[in-house]
Parts: sequence; structure tokens; C-alpha cells
Amino acid sequence: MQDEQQIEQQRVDRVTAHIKRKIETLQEQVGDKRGDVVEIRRDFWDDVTVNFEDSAEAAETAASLKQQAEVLFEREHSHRHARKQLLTMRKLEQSPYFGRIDFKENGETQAEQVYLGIGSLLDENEEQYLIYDWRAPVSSLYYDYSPGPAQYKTPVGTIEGEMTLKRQFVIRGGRIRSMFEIGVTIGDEVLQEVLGRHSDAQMKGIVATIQQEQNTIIRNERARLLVVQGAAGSGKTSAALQRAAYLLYRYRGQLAADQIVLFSPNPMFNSYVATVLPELGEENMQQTTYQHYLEHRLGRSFELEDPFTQMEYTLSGMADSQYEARVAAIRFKSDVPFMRIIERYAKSLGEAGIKFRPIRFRGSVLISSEEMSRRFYELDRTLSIANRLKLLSEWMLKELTALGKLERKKSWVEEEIELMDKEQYIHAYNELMRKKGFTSESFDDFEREKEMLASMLVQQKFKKLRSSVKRYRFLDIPKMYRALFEKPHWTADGQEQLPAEWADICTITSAKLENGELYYEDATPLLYLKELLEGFHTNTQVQHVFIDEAQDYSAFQFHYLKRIFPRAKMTVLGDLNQAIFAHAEPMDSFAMLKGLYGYEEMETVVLARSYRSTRPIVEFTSRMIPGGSRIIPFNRDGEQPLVAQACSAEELVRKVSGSLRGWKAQGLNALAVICKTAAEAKAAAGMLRETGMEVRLVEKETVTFEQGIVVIPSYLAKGVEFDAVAIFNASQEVYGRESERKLFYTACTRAMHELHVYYTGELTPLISV
Ligand SMILES: Nc1ncnc2c1ncn2[C@@H]1O[C@H](COP(=O)(O)OP(=O)(O)OP(=O)(O)O)[C@@H](O)[C@H]1O
Repeated sequence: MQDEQQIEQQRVDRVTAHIKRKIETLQEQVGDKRGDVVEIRRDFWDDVTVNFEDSAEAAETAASLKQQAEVLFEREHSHRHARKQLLTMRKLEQSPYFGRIDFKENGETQAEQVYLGIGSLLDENEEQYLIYDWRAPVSSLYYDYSPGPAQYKTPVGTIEGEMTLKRQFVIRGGRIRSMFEIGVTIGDEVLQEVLGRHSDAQMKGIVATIQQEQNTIIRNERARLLVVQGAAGSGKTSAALQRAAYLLYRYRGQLAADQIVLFSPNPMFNSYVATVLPELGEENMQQTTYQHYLEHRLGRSFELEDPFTQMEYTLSGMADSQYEARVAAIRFKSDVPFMRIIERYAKSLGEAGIKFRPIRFRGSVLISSEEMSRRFYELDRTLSIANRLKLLSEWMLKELTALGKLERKKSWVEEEIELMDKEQYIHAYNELMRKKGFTSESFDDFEREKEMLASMLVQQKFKKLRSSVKRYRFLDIPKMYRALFEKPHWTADGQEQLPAEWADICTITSAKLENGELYYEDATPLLYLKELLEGFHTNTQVQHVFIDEAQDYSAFQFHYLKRIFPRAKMTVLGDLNQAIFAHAEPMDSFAMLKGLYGYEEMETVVLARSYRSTRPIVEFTSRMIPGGSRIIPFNRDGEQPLVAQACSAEELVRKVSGSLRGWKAQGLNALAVICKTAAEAKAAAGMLRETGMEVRLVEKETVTFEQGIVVIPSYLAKGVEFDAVAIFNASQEVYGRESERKLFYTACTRAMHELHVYYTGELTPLISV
């Protein structure tokens, strides 16, 4: 092996020398291309002939503009491309590859040596690959097989043959640190080393150690809906990010990063994963949260509750007399039967019941709701509601034009013209000259001038009205949504069972809406109703939607997402044991997703191995949940989790800060004190600061994930991980309810190397020691 290592090192040296030369060439190219771009941008208008005198000249101008823009686009593109290559080469210079396989294709006499790295590299003659990109078809052999018969898929068919060697390298700074011959699961030694490292506040890429079952997720191209059910720390998020990188490579030229959307659990999570794709030489996909999407779609029409406020209520609002009704409401409004009710209701609105808002101007009604209603229901009923609304809005726009003409004669117009100050007047004059091509002579005519100013003034004032008509603001969606909770006539055929708490649900929903506020659980149904009426605002550009922490989405939300991204393939990643929202509590499988697409379009992958935490931590946390014995810990040793009682709040704080200091002394960087709620986190942060600890309080608005000590509410720790975790207070009082099991489990599974669980009074029954 020693000789082998020398031979391999010589190859590394050759390849690195080649990379260095490439870097030099690329540096020059990047500089030249940037120069080109700067020059074209600077001289853009010099090379364009601008002339709008007649239509022929104008067309020529447009063509010349287009041509110049194309040249610029092409240069920018090639500059970006060269820069991207340069970045990849710089990474390869340090560590050109991490794996090698020798593969003899059936019918061939010699095995080909395939070296895998984070990007590909051709030799000087551009004929042979010195390094294959980890996403190339042949590279999948490395992740899927041990030496022996093996095959891989290419876009033109399956290639069969025999793998005669599989080797893993650790190369740093151009030197081979270690190399191993390996079996199917990629080097436990390397994985041990990687997983044993301390966190650096950013999620890491895992390309050198992707496991076989993770590879099936990454490379899946067939499924319309890919469901990944994986234990805590099993690499769901990691697999999702590598999958995005894979898709960008596999479909390069057809798929751009902004055609992939990732729905994350909270804004901080976005910052946590933000470096993975750029590290792999790809641009980041679009990242959003469901809440952010809702806010974007609902605009500022409501004070929208966020999911974390809802969560705080379900965790701490037990004393509220409406608590039971609210929880029942959350469940009911998140499920498919309610969605069906809304669909039937929307359909019935095609016959009667649409609530219109009158168009008002200066205190009087221009178009009344009765008029709108009459016109709407006079339209051909075989047309869809959306089409009829379109016709109605067209009529309304015409009507506004006619009404605008009448408006010009009114006295307020004359008064406003008289009150115009000089600047306004000059501005209006210039505007009119520009728009209508008036000359100063024609503007001399006083009557005409007044008329023009009046028309301009009215037009300005009506602009808002017209735009609100175009946006269908004349539909009173909240009122219609509210009507669902007033007269449940649409359930009369008894298809859907209403919950026992229905009367209370109606009361609390109406009261909230009346205040111009919206509960989180009402947002999706209300939007759904709105879009059923107005037509769906679909996004057909997006080709892949990733939903992380999918167990936190309701069936209703999934249906909605499917509708707004009709062309996209969905990758849904979740762990039912971490389902922390009230609507998800009864859910025991992702079975509800089956209704989303057909069976044949759905594939499920189960990830049972957990990589994040040491074996003692995984064994400890697995005992908290049903079916926990099925979770396979990766065999990494560490301290047993500590469960310790404190006699008072003061002692609790002392103990927690003791743990934190100890961990810091050991060199651990990312430390978390996990509390149940935001209120507990705030109090804990205050008390810890009093002991001289420097801690950062994470709140729902926090957008950056940083190293150091954080104090964080349990539900915001979703998806992220820390070197060491202290559970602030795992007492019976804090985590006493069965419904908090998954939340508690989520909190404990955030720990990579160390877990300390403190409590006062009685210990939570959720731990079985
Ligand atoms: N194949 C792998 N090689 C190296 N590290 C891995 C691998 N798979 C997962 N990991 C590591 O395990 C940890 C957990 O991964 P990740 O966060 O993707 O899991 P998850 O299933 O999304 O977890 P959770 O549901 O608990 O949030 C991360 O530190 C990740 O880097």
C-alpha cells in the first residue's frame, strides 16, 4: 500500500500541476472577460443608433438595442462561466478527488480508472477525464456498489461491468493524508472523522461520504413526488441539498438554480444551509418559508399570525377557555375535508353569494356591489367563476373610464386645478407636452388647457381605482370566508363531519377576522378560496420544489403547494417523530401524500441510520419515541447523556452555565441551551447573562445562524445542530404532556457530541431512563 500511495501521490502531483496551469489561464480569461463586460456596459449607447422619428427608424433602434444587449449578455455569461470554473479549480487544487473506482465495462479488456471530485477536469488534450464530477453517471458506481459486478445508468442506457477497485482518499493541500480500500458503505474511518468534527455553524457538503440510500434520493429522476422519511440526523437535509446540486448538473442548460425552490422551517435555517451549494460550485436555489410565501400572497390585507405564535399558544395557552376549540380548529382547518368544503362553497358561489365591495370615490359610490352582483350573475353561468370575474372587471374598467369623463366636470376638479402650485402646474404641463406632443402654442388655449389638466388629474386619482379593479380588490374574500363560519348550509348534504367544537370554532374565527387578523391555520384555506374564485396564481417556471421538515405541513398545505407549482416535481423530507404542530399530532404516516399524485408517481425512501449524534445520544433519544429501536446509530462513541436535577432555579442556571463552560474549555464551538418556549428562552438567556455568560437569544425573527452559545426555543432549533446541547428544564411541569413528546425529542436530537438534560422538581415522564 505504501508503494501504491506513492504512485497515487505522483498522480495527485501531476493533476495538481495541471490544475495550477488551468488556474493561471482561467485567471487571465476572467480578467479579459470582465474587461469586455465593463467596456460594453460603458460604451453601450455608443454602438446603438437611437432614432424614434418614424416607425421604421424606431424598429431599427429596437433591433440595434437588442443586438447590443445580446452581445452584453453573451459576454456576461461567459465571464460568469469562467469565474465559476476558476472557483472549482481552486477547490480542486486543495483536494482534487476523494475516491477512485476501477471499472471494466463488459466487452472491454481494460478497466478504466475513475477518480471522483467535486468538479470534473479534462487532461491537456481535453480527451481524458483526470477527474469526474461526483454527479457524472459513472460516479454513481462509487456510491452504489462494492467491488464486483456493477452497473450504472446513463441517459442512453445502462452500462454493465465489473468494479475491480474502490478506494477512498483524504487529500488536503495537495497531499494524500490517507487512503483506504473500501466496501459498499463508504469508509467508516472517514465518516468517523467527518462526523467527529466540531460544527462551524454552517451545514457541510457530504459528497465524499454519501451513503447508498442517500444516493438513491440524490439521483432520483423518475418520481413526481419523492418522499423521504428519515430519522433525526439521518441526512435528509443533506441529501436534499446534494440532490439540488445533482439536478443542476444533470440538467445543466435546462434547469437554473432559481427554478428550484426550497421551503425551510424558519429564516435562520436558510442561513444555516446557504453555503452548501456554493461550496459545490452551484448557485443557491430559491429559499423561502411557507409563512413568507403566505405573506407575499396575502399582501398587507391582514395581520397574519405566524406559525410560531400559533405554536406558543398551543404550548402555553392551556388556561384559555377557548383552548380546546382553538386546537380543534387548527386540526380541522388543516385537513382535506375542510378543503373539500371550501371547494363546494366556492362552486356554490358561482350561483349566488359572492360578496362585492363597492367602488367608492370621494365618499360616494361609483359602482355599487348590487350592480356588480347583478352583472356578474347575468353572465353565462357555464363560464368559470374566474372567467366571469375577468369579464366583470373589464366592464368595470370601461365603466370607470366613462365615469372619469363625468368626474372632470365636477367642481372639486376645478378647485384642485386652481390650488395647484407652480411646481405642480409646470410638472403637469411638461407631462402633457411629453404625452400628447403638444406645443406651447396649443397649450395657450385656456379652455383646452383646463380640460387637459382636469383629465390628467382625474386620471391620476382613478389610477388607484383601476389598479384595484385589476387586482380584484372588489371581491370581499374575508367576508366570504367568514360566511363559512356563519351559515354552514354548504355542509347540509352531510358529506363532511364537523367537529364537536364547531360552534366555538365559528365564534373564535369570526372574532379574529372581524379584527382584520388572521390565524395561521386560516391563511391557507382563505388563500385557497381566493384562488378558486380568481384563478390560481400558478408558478410554471419552477421545476423542483423541496419541502424540508415536511411533517410540519398540513395536508391542506400540501394540496395548495401542488396547485401553485403544477409543473414541479416535489421532494418531501420529514420525520414524523418530529411533528411538532398541533395539526400534525394525529398523523402517523405520510399516507395523506398518496392522494396528492397517483401511486405510480410517488416513491418513498426510508433513512434509518442516524449520523448526527454519537451512539450514546442516539440510543438515549431513540427510547423517547415509539419505533425508536428501528433507528440505527452510526457507531461513533461519546459521553453518555447526562440527566441531572437541580434543587432550585438558581442551581439550574449554575449547572447549565457549568456545562457550557466545560464544553467551551473542551473546544466545542456551537453550543445551545434549548428551552421549550420563547418566554422560557428569554428568561433563561437573562439568567445566564447574569452569571457572566455571553449568550445569544434566538427569536423567530433571527435570520443568521452563528457560532457561540445560543439560547433557543425548541421549535426554532428544527433542522439545525449543535456540538453540545443543554436542555434547560426537562421537568414534569415543562414537558409533562404526551403531546410534547415529539417537541422534546426534536430538542434532544439537535446534539452532535454532548447532551446534558437538566430539570427541577420531577423529571419529565418522556425520558425513560
Ligand atoms: N453521508 C454523510 N456523510 C457525512 N455526514 C453526513 C452524512 N449524512 C448526514 N451527515 C451529517 O449528519 C448530520 C445530520 O444531517 P441532516 O441535518 O441532513 O439530517 P436530517 O435528517 O435533516 O436531520 P433532522 O431531521 O434531525 O433535522 C449533519 O451534520 C450531516 O452533515
